[in-house]
Amino acid sequence: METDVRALSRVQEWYGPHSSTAAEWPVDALMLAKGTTTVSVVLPARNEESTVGDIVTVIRRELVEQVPLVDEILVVDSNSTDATAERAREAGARVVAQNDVLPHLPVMTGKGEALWKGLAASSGDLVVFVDADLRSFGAHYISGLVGPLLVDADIHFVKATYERPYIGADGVPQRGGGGRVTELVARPLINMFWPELAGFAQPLGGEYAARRSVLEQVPFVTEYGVEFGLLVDLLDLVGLDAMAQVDLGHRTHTHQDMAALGRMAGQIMLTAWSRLEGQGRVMASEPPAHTLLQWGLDGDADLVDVGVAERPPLASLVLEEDLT
Ligand SMILES: O=c1ccn([C@@H]2O[C@H](COP(=O)(O)OP(=O)(O)O)[C@@H](O)[C@H]2O)c(=O)[nH]1
Ligand SMILES: O=C(O)[C@@H](COP(=O)(O)O)O[C@H]1O[C@H](CO)[C@@H](O)[C@H](O)[C@H]1O
Repeated sequence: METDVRALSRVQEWYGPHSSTAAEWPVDALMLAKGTTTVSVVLPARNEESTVGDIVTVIRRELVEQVPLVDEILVVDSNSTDATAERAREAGARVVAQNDVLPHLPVMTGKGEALWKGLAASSGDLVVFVDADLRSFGAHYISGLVGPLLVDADIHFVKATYERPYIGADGVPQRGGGGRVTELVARPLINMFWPELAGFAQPLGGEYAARRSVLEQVPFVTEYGVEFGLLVDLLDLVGLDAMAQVDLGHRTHTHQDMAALGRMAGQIMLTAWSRLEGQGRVMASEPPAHTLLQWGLDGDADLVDVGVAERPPLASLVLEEDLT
C-alpha cells in the first residue's frame, strides 16, 4: 500500500509542472526558441492512402511553408499495398520503404519497426511521431509536442493526451470509447507495475516527440509493443521529470477490429512481461507463450502469433558497417 501511495503522490507532484495544452506553445514563440534545432516529423504508414496526404499537406503548408518550424517530413511506407507512398509524395513528404532502411539487417515487422526505421532515416534533433490514420490532425499536434522540448532543455520526451472518442460504423462519436487497449490493458499494467507513469493519460497514443539523442539510446519493440516499451524504457533512462504531456484536444483515427486489438493486447502484455523480467521483478519457470487462439463468429479458431521482437538502441549500431 505504501508503494501505491508514494507513487501516486509522485504523479501528483509531477503532473502540474509537466502537463500543458497545445495552446500554451504558440508557433511564433517556438520559432524564437528554435534557433538551430531541427525538427523531423515521422509518420509510420501501412495502407493509409486515404488519410496520409491530408496530414502531410497540413504540416507542409502550416509548419514548413508558412512558418518553418518543421525541417523534415518523412513517411515510412510500412509494406503498404495501396497508394500510401504516392499520396504522401504528392503531398510533399519524403517517403522511405521500411525494408529499404538499413537493408542489411534482418527484416522485422510492425509499427515499432516502422518507427525505428523512421528514426534511422531521419535527421532532426527533435523527432515527432504521428500516426498516419488520424482524422483529427491539426498543426497544433506538432507545435504542442515540440513546445516543451524547444523551450526546456530538461525535457526529453513529450507524450500527447487527448479525448479519444470511438467512431463506429454508424459514424457517431462515442465519447471516451476510444483507446480500448489503453483502458483494458495498458492502464492497468502501468498502475500495477509502473505507477509513476500513471499520469500519462494516453500511454498508447501514437503522437509523441523526443530528442534524437535520447531515442537513439533505447530499444524499439516491434509491432504494437513500441509505445508501451518506450514509456517504460524512457522512464528508466531519463526519469519522470524529463518527461512531459501536452493536451492536444481530441483524436480520432481509423479503428481496428476487436480481433486486431486482441493481438495488440497480447503484444503489449508480452512487452510488459519482458520489461518486468529485464528489471528483475519477475522470474518465469518457463517463458509466457506468444501464441493466441482467437475465435471467430462462426466458431472458427485462428492461432496467431503475438510475439514481439525489438531493435537495439540505434546508437549501438555505431560501427560503420552496421549503418551502411
Ligand atoms: O505494421 C504497421 C502497423 C501500423 N503502422 C502504422 O502505425 C500507425 C498506428 O497503427 P494502427 O492505426 O494500426 O493502430 P491503432 O491506432 O488502430 O491502434 C498507423 O499510421 C499505421 O499505418 C505501420 O506503419 N506499420
Ligand atoms: O490506445 C489504444 O487502445 C489503441 C486502439 O485504439 P482504439 O480503441 O481503436 O481507439 O490505439 C493505440 O495503440 C497502439 C499501440 O500502442 C498505438 O500504436 C496506436 O498509435 C494507438 O492508436
